[in-house]
Amino acid sequence: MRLSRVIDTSAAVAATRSRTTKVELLAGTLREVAAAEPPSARLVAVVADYLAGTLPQRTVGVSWRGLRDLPEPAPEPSLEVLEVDDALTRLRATTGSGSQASRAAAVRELFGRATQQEQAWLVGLITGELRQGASDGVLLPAVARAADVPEPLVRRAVMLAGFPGPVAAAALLEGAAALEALRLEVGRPLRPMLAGSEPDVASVVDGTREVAVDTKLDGIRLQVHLDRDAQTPVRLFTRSLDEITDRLPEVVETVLALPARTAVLDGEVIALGDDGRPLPFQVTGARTASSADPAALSRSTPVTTFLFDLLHLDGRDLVDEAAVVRWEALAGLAPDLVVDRVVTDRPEVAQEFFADVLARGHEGVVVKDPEAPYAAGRRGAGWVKVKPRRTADLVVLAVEWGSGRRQGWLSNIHLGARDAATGELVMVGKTFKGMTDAILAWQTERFLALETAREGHVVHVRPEQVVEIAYDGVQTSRRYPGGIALRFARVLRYRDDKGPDETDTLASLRDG
Ligand SMILES: Nc1ncnc2c1ncn2[C@@H]1O[C@H](COP(=O)(O)OP(=O)(O)OP(=O)(O)O)[C@@H](O)[C@H]1O
Repeated sequence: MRLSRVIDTSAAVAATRSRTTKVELLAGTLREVAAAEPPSARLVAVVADYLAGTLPQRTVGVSWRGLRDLPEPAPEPSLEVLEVDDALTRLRATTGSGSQASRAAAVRELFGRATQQEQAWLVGLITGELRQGASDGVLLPAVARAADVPEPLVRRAVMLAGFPGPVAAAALLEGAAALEALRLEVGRPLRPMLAGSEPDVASVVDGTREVAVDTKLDGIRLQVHLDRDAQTPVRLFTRSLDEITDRLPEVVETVLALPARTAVLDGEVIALGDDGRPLPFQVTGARTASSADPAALSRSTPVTTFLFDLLHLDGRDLVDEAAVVRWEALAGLAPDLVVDRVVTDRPEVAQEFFADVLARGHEGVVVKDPEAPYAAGRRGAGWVKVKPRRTADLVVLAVEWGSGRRQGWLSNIHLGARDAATGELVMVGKTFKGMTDAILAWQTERFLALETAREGHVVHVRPEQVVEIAYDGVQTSRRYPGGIALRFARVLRYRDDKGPDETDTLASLRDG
């Protein structure tokens, strides 16, 4: 299959807002690739990954900089999907051992054969900035439809396999039986279970049933695979399934001390101060982002391992067991590493625990259903997080034209707070979260009316519109002039009852 075929489908999927049409378009291309002669599981898997906007290689170690000076594009499309996949695999191989020159040559060779549209798409794919990949919400139903297998089976297989590519290949070329036969494999990351969210503890702990209330640590999610017979006995994966084993030697050591031959564990690692209180999130974040020597970092800023789930132990898969069964097994295996939790059906006990967790400097709680199996991929009622919500009133300074589904709409807004000392408005973050279609339509019109200047896709506006934002906290920032940035800002509503001089200040944000 030609790469241009995949890109065309991908563009058509991004261009329509109808979910049904998206699923049909994707299913059509998947059927087509499954019918290729001779049938190729690898081809199906790569096409499915490309439709999702992801690299089968996960990363090829080339950044924006390495893609700056591209050769003249080819006039006609000729690239085949598997050729591209081979080229990217070779490119990846040059990053470890090869020289800069051989990498540049590999980039030139591939991009010289790509049309302009293919070049742009490949840059997006390689840098992870491709905005038009199909989400699970449409890709998995499309796989189910094209293969004529039940969608829950596809979902479960993707949870266990981690990525949709190989699951699409199994579904399309071998059918339902191949999906049913798929098992958790120690050493292969699976999709992490995610939490739903509620504004307060009372909404989840209502006195009708017993739940576990877990401390929610603001660190890094870690999936731990232990297999003493493997060449690398301990492997660590992030929430997005990137392997970071080499970065956290002290975690590897902790896991090696557990009394198990094989295990798959779920948890969080976090840097704590001498007083046992969590250090700011960036300190933990820097441990996985930094390219400095991991051994030195593990001495200067060690992270502590906390565990909250056990998915496999010594040959036994536990994903389908009720949570209580998994917790008991975890308590038997690693009693000292289990995250602090209380099991209760009493709202006041849960409330008190929540208050205590916050007083100890943590982020909030995750309320867990003792009967729920480990279900990845979807945010459900099995886990519900509760965090104290902070809100602020800020001024919109500029807004960016949207892409993909938001093409033609002004989407990402730049948020400003007042610096009380100078009276100036200072940018503290951006967000495109929390916007309904109605808000998008309204703000597009509103901000075009306030437009003062344009710079690329950024429209600068008169700073008049106040917006109420919810956010999870502030972090120090070198990018923004006020030195702080909001974490996870999302729009609650536009406020016309406040003027720009009544908004939050840098100081009020800093003090929470
Ligand atoms: N005890 C815990 N149980 C489950 N998750 C926990 C716990 N402590 C911390 N976490 C973190 O909270 C996250 C659960 O929330 P969610 O599934 O919404 O992930 P998220 O989108 O990364 O959210 P957030 O940014 O709020 O952490 C997990 O990914 C994990 O990193």
